[in-house]
Amino acid sequence: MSTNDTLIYLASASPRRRELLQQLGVRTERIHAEIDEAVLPGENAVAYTERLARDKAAAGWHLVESCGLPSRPLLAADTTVVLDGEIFGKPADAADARRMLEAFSGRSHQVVTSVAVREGERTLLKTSVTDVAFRPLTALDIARYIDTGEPFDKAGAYGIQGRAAVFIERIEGSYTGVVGLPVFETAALLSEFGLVFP
Ligand SMILES: Cc1cn([C@H]2C[C@H](O)[C@@H](COP(=O)(O)OP(=O)(O)OP(=O)(O)O)O2)c(=O)[nH]c1=O
Repeated sequence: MSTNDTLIYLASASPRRRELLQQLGVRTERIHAEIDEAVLPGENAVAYTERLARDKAAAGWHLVESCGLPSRPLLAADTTVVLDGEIFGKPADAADARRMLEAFSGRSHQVVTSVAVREGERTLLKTSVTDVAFRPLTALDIARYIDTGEPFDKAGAYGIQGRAAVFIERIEGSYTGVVGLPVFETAALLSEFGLVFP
């Protein structure tokens, strides 16, 4: 199956994920999958992110089956940020965004993205962990960045692909993983379901 004519289900509202799949030549049909995103007691960032990606894929697959849609691979993903063992999701408001960006200032944190691909009862999962080093941020840097509105739909209250790029000295790992879908791991997973890359 060449990716040129490949259609998969995408159980994600993230425009970044759709665009990164397009970059791989994969077309997507959006499936709405709502899940409970509460962190379980004692759950670490990787376990949490993997569970959410798997749950999103399961919820999406349930919808595919209950609507009688044709069988094809379904992809779901989850991204979280972790620093000193604390999991940072999307900021609740501007004060929460400020708290997160202050915590990242002048330090490195990790961005964890898990991708789950499911078809029928078969689910495969991969996780990428990337170190992101922020330069020290002033209160004015943070205030001006929050004013752009970029933080609010993003884990850790920033987008490396947007204006927060100027805060980031270096990364070690997967750039596309930080954006929300690590393309290397994603292609490897989809290959297991018969898609061919490039
Ligand atoms: C750290 C970082 C996160 N993000 C985004 C990726 C994800 O879309 C978002 C994390 O939220 P997620 O809950 O992983 O995803 P989502 O709510 O956007 O979409 P869905 O659950 O429907 O799949 O943060 C960036 O775009 N750039 C970044 O640099």
